[in-house]
Amino acid sequence: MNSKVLTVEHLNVAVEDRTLIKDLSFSVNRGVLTCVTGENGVGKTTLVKALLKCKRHPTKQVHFLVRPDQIQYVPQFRNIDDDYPLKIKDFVSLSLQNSFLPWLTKSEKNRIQKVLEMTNLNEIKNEPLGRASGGQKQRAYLAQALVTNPELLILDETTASLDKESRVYLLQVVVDIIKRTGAAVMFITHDQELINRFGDYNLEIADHRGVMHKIERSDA
Ligand SMILES: Nc1ncnc2c1ncn2[C@@H]1O[C@H](COP(=O)(O)OP(=O)(O)OP(=O)(O)O)[C@@H](O)[C@H]1O
Repeated sequence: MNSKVLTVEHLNVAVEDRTLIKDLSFSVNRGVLTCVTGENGVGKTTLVKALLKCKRHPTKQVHFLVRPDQIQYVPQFRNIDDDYPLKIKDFVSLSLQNSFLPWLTKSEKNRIQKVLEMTNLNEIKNEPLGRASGGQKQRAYLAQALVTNPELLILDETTASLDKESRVYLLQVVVDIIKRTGAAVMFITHDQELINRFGDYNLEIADHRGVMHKIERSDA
């Protein structure tokens, strides 16, 4: 199960000629939660953006071992206001809009239903997304990413705006998805409690360097 989905070797990450991270090497395995941590501004999001740029064009430094369409990124911020009218199930299905047919096939509908159940949104799937709570919205973003069956899921501070109970609940959903699907998850976070409780590996960025280490779990 622990086969690699991504290898990074001797990568430098920069913005506008300013080097944020030097000589970074790490790999990401299937079936585990890899946390990406570090102080504000060390370059976590910039790193992920640099990686995603290489998903269709591998370089010597960044090599994905999964297809570009098997990689999903859930960004830190979305503009979903209270009036956003789309039902949760329709929002989740937006990921499939690029498919060949203008309507959903039976297997796509089944897939959406399964993902709504995996993310515990089934009971509110007909509610407008704009009315959902912060935690429910985050689960809808997660569900939208999951519909395409990703092998690698990158979550950028998904839990940052949530209260403690919703943060723990969301991570429980993520860990359950990892167990069921064997996907690899990279999770950018500042939340030490979630890292200790749910993380398998921590890519810690500090002083322009990144070091990966295994996490000793405080709870499972
Ligand atoms: N497009 C850009 N142009 C110029 N500077 C940028 C750009 N994007 C990010 N930066 C700068 O690069 C640095 C790293 O930003 P980044 O968002 O990657 O950090 P981060 O570790 O994800 O921070 P946080 O934990 O606060 O989200 C910051 O100093 C930021 O201001």
